[in-house]
Amino acid sequence: MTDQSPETAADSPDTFDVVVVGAGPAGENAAARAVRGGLTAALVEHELVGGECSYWACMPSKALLRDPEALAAARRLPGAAAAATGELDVAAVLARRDSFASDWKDDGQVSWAEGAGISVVRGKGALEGERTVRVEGAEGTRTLHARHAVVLATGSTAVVPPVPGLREASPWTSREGTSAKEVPPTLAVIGGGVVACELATAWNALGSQVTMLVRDETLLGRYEPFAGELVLRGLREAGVDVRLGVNVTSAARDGDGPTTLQLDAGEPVTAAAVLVATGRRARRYDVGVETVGLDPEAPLQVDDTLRVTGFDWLYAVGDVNGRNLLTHMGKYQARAAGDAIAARARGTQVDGSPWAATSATADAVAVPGVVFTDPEVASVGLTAAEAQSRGLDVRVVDYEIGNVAGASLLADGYTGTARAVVDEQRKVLVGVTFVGPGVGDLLHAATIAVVGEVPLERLWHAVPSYPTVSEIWLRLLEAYGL
Ligand SMILES: Cc1cc2nc3c(=O)[nH]c(=O)nc-3n(C[C@H](O)[C@H](O)[C@H](O)COP(=O)(O)OP(=O)(O)OC[C@H]3O[C@@H](n4cnc5c(N)ncnc54)[C@H](O)[C@@H]3O)c2cc1C
Ligand SMILES: NC(=O)c1ccc[n+]([C@@H]2O[C@H](COP(=O)([O-])OP(=O)(O)OC[C@H]3O[C@@H](n4cnc5c(N)ncnc54)[C@H](O)[C@@H]3O)[C@@H](O)[C@H]2O)c1
Repeated sequence: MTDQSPETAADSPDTFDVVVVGAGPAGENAAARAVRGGLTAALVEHELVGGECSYWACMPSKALLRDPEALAAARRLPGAAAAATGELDVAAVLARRDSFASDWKDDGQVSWAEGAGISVVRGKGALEGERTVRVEGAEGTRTLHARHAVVLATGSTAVVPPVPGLREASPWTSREGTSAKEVPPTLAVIGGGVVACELATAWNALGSQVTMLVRDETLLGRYEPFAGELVLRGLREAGVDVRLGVNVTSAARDGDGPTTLQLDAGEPVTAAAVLVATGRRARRYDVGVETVGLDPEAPLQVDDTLRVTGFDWLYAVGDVNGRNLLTHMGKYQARAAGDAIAARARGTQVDGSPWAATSATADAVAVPGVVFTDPEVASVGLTAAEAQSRGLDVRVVDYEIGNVAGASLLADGYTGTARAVVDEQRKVLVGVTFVGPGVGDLLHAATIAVVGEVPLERLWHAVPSYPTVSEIWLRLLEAYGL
C-alpha cells in the first residue's frame, strides 16, 4: 500500500492516471495511447527518451547497413557496377548514422512527448508498493502515484556471458556496436543471432576484418534453416570468417590494446574489438517488482491486454515482458495496453478475446521481422518446425525467388528462397519466410495474409503486378497446386 491515502495522492501534482516507467518505443506508445484515451500520463526515463531502439539499436544499425546494401545492389547490375567502382565513404556513413541517432540527444522526442500531452519525468523509476513509483533523479527523489495503472516498459540489456576475463576486457555490446566512432581494424563477434549477423555485415562492409565465433552449428537458429544457410554464405562471400560450433573459453586484453579469445576448438582469435551479441536480459531486475510481491528473476506473465497476472493496475509492455524483442511488437503491445487502461478507467469492459483491438493476439501467431543482412531475411508467423510442434497438419512450399522475372530484373544472379507454411486443415498460411536481397518490403503482404487468415483460394485472386518480385506469391500458390 502507499504511504499516502488515495484522497491525498489525488491532489498531488505527482499523481497521474498512468505512470509509465521507461521511454523506449513501447513506453512512449503506451503513454500516448493512454493520453489519447483521455488520461494523464507521466513517462519516466533515466537515459534518453526514445530508448534503445532510437540510439543504440534499430536506427543506428539500419543506418550503418543501408549504404553497404545500396552499394551491393548497384554492384549486382553491370551498368551500375561500372559506376560504383570506389569504396564506401566511411566517414559519411558514420555521420549519417550519427544523425539517425539524433547525435544521442533526445530533445526531439521530448518535444514530441510534451506535444502529445505526456509529462516527462527524468530519473530512474522503481515500484515502491501498489500504484507508486519512486523516481531518483538528478534533482532529487519524487514519488509518483498512479490512479489507474503503472506500466513497466524498461526494455532489456545485453547479456555478457560469464567467460573468464571477458567482462574485464570491456567488450563492445550492441551499444558500442551501433555507436562506435571508428572502424576497428579487426573485430571478433561472439554470437550467431540477429545482432551478431547484422553488425558483422555492417562492420565488415565498413572495412573491419570480422571473425564470427558462433556456438551453434547454424546462424539465426530461430528462423527457417535455409535463412541461416543463405546468410552464412553471404557473410563468407563478403569476407567474414565465420566459425561455427566454437565456444570462447577465456579472454585476455593487452592493456588498452587487442583482446585474445581462447576457443575450445581451433586457433585463438586476437581482435582490436570484441562484440558480445549473445542475447538480452529483460530489465525487470532493478525496477522494484519485489515491492509488490513479484520475483525479479521470474518472467513477467502478462495477459493479452498486457496486464501482469494477479494485478488490476500493473502492466508490462515491450522487451521487459519477453514476448517478442522487436520494436514494432512492443509498440503494438503498448497500443493495446494504453487503450485497455483508458477503457478500464472509463469503466468500460475490455474485450480480451483474440483479435480484439485491446488484445495483442499477433504476439503468438503473426510476428513479422526483418533481418537486415545481405541477403535479408523476412519472416512472419510460424516456421515449419514450429507449426509442426504445435500439432498443425502443415504443408511446406518452397520456391527460388531468382526464378521470378521481377527478381532477375532487380539483380543479376539474384539468389533467394521463399517458403510458405500452409495449415492443411484450414487452407491458410501460418508462416512465410523470404530470404534474398531486398525482400524486407515483401513482408507486409505476408503478414496480412497470415493475420487475415486469407484462404488460399481467395489469395489466388490477389494478382501481383508484373514484373515485380511480388510475383513470388503467384509462384508459391502455383507450386502449392492452385
Ligand atoms: C543492435 C540491435 C538492433 C535492433 N534492431 C531492430 C530492428 O531493426 N527492428 C526491430 O523491430 N527491433 C530491433 N531491435 C530490438 C529493439 O531495439 C527492441 O525490441 C526495442 O528497443 C524494445 O523497446 P522497449 O521500449 O521495450 O525497450 P527499450 O528500447 O530498451 O527502452 C526502454 C527504456 O527504458 C529506460 N529504463 C530502463 N529502466 C528504467 C528505469 N528504472 N527508470 C527509468 N527508465 C528506465 C531505458 O533507459 C530505455 O530508454 C534491435 C535491438 C538491438 C540490440
Ligand atoms: N532487425 C531486427 O529486427 C533486429 C535486429 C537486432 C536485434 N533484434 C532483436 O533483438 C533480440 C536480441 O538479439 P541477439 O542477437 O542479441 O539475440 P539472439 O537471441 O537473436 O541471438 C543470441 C545468439 O547468441 C548465442 N549465445 C547465447 N548465449 C551464448 C553464450 N553464452 N556463448 C556463445 N553464444 C551464445 C545464441 O546461440 C545466438 O546465436 C532478438 O531477439 C531480436 O528480436 C532485432
